[in-house]
Amino acid sequence: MAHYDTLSLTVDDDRIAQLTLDRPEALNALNSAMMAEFAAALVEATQSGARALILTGKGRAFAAGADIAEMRDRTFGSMSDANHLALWERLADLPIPTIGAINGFALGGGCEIAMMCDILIAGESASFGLPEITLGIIPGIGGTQRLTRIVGKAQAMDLILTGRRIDADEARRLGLISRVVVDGEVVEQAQVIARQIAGSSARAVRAAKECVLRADQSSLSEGLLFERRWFHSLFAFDDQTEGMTAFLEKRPARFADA
Ligand SMILES: CCC/C=C/C(=O)SCCNC(=O)CCNC(=O)[C@H](O)C(C)(C)COP(=O)([O-])OP(=O)([O-])OC[C@H]1O[C@@H](n2cnc3c(N)ncnc32)[C@H](O)[C@@H]1OP(=O)([O-])[O-]
Repeated sequence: MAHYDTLSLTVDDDRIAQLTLDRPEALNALNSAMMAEFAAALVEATQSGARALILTGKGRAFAAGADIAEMRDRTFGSMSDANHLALWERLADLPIPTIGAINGFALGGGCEIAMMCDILIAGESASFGLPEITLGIIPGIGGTQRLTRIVGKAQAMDLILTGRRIDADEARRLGLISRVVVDGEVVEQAQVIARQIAGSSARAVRAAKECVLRADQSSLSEGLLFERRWFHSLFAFDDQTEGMTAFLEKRPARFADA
């Protein structure tokens, strides 16, 4: 693995990649160096053949937002000329499943990155929020769009216009995250989920991910057709025969690429 200054990347023998944001002295605030390294690490993780990626933060935060010290003196020109922030979106485009393991604060850009993950689990004392409004700005990496799709207009307006923070239980009730686990076990639980995914048929996992994402981006009829076509396609591969034969023979499936 390459060396990174603002994060670390590991890929274990089960082909689970773990990307850890690593600026704990600034609560993993997202700066330009981290954004560039983040994009490079996603490429490296994908090229390593990883089957799932866990994203977490070192210390007492997942990420407390974009780096305010770095952002303060930016201008419209320096932001828009370089299409600043676009690289973060690469997380949402990753072909393998991504699991956000949220420890502590997930605020501003940190919350926005969390919402790009496919599965989100959080420790009991994690907190979420989009406080950008208190700084005279708004979310810039999908926060208004993703939050509104997840929780609906009224809740999204409440959270974005007040910038208030919510705890893990409220985040689960609203649908932002799927599981709340004991603090200190977040990464371990994410690894359990990742290993389960890595043991499944890679093609079926990819098909399922694409279909779920399509539900957000298409009409119901287009989504249904897309799902049906993917379903048909999976019968072209050995994984389907193996999965069904294993069930009938009462043994665990051995998928070729797992
Ligand atoms: C990307 C697209 C658009 C997104 C925009 C945004 O995300 S806007 C941002 C939206 N996010 C926010 O508005 C949240 C801003 N953060 C907070 O409100 C508080 O830090 C806290 C409530 C998370 C924790 O309070 P606490 O009393 O427990 O801890 P503490 O406050 O003592 O922090 C420890 C150290 O970390 C530092 N640091 C922390 N965050 C940032 C940051 N974003 N930046 C830079 N530095 C940051 C903090 O300065 C301090 O450094 P020092 O002085 O030791 O050199």
